[in-house]
Amino acid sequence: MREGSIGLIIGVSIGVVIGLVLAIFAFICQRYHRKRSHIGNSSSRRAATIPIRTNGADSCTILSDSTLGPESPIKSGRHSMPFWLDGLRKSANMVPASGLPEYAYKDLQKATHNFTTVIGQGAFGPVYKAQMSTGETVAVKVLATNSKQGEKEFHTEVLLLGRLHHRNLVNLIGYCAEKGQHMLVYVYMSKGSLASHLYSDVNEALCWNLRVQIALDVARGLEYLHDGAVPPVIHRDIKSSNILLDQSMHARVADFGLSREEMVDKHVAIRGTFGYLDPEYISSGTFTKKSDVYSFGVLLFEIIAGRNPQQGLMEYVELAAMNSEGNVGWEEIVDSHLQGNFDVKELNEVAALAYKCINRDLSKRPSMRNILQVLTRILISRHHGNHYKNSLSATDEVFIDPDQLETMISVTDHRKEESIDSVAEMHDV
Ligand SMILES: Nc1ncnc2c1ncn2[C@@H]1O[C@H](COP(=O)(O)OP(=O)(O)OP(=O)(O)O)[C@@H](O)[C@H]1O
Repeated sequence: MREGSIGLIIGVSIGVVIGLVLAIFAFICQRYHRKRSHIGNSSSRRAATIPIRTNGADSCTILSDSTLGPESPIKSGRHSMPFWLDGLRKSANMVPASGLPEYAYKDLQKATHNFTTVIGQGAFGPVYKAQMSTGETVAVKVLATNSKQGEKEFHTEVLLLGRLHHRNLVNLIGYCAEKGQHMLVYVYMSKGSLASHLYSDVNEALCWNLRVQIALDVARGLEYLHDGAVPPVIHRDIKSSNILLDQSMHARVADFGLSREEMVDKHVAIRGTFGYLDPEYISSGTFTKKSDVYSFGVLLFEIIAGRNPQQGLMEYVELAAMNSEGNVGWEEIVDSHLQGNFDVKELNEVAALAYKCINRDLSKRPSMRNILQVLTRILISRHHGNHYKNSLSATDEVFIDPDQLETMISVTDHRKEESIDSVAEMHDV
């Protein structure tokens, strides 16, 4: 009898243990199945939100050659990773797949001669020139490891820029998240920043035609962010050091460190650069597309005057505008480096546009699309003479397709030799 009850107890215990093991196994299987279907859903959601330019004036969704080329080594096949390892990467705060290639640390280390080829220093860390083994040159921004803001920046930039491609943006072409380091890999802009051309004695002064062309390039990049990207993107830090120039002196908007997808009615801490900041944003705390327009207006005046907004540019502008209401008489603020070589009418048109951008009343500021149209019209006028201009000046809101403009006008004097390359670049990003 005693032996029988011992046997019964042992039997029941074994049964309970087996039952428990089976239950745990079933639970794990169920979680695994749920997780996999979640991954499937979220990746299809991601695909659905990739912006396809449908409503902007200047569309371009083609990936750059760099993105697709051999120097785009996807270091690890993340999607082929076992589920448990995938979970480990997530818990370690790794960057989610963004469609951009992940560069190997050792390749970037080699390409930058062990991180000795510094070309600049930004708020979030140094920038290096990297010569990849395939011959491709890229810029590598290494985020400071102790910067919390840099960490956040990294996640924002990879996710955001992985979806944004335009020939007037400094496109992100990859990233590296290894050995506790976060790096962003960008297209390399060999002629440096617009600021370095406006203020350095080393670089030759920019001629008037090139200044207007650069303004148009920047307007295109911003118009794409505001009206082409889905959802829209506000840059938040438009300034001359964030406008970079390529070998052919085409300008691209850089540094999306402060970019954010549009947030309606949400107040955030004051960000941006003194001198370019919209006074309305400072008083209300709300940053809108029109705040970018304000900064763009300041940038236009900076391009015209060759003066730093942090050193009294806007006071100078307000003085010049006092008697003319901003429409004429802007000759007095023009950069002396131009030595009088500019078209007065064109100057007044560009300055009048800039003055509208800095209007205290947000509703009176033009949109980036309006700005793009006005600059486009100015360039068309330049290349087709006054007769054409007069027929257009009847309306400010005439729509001109910038792609059509590309075929209508040749590039500016400085770029004439590169006009053939420019046509090829129209299809680049
Ligand atoms: N893609 C690039 N190609 C060539 N040079 C670059 C590139 N990106 C950055 N640089 C250089 O590195 C410098 C630092 O760039 P970064 O964007 O980190 O900071 P910043 O815009 O100058 O300053 P902040 O971070 O305060 O806005 C730039 O001024 C530029 O000279």
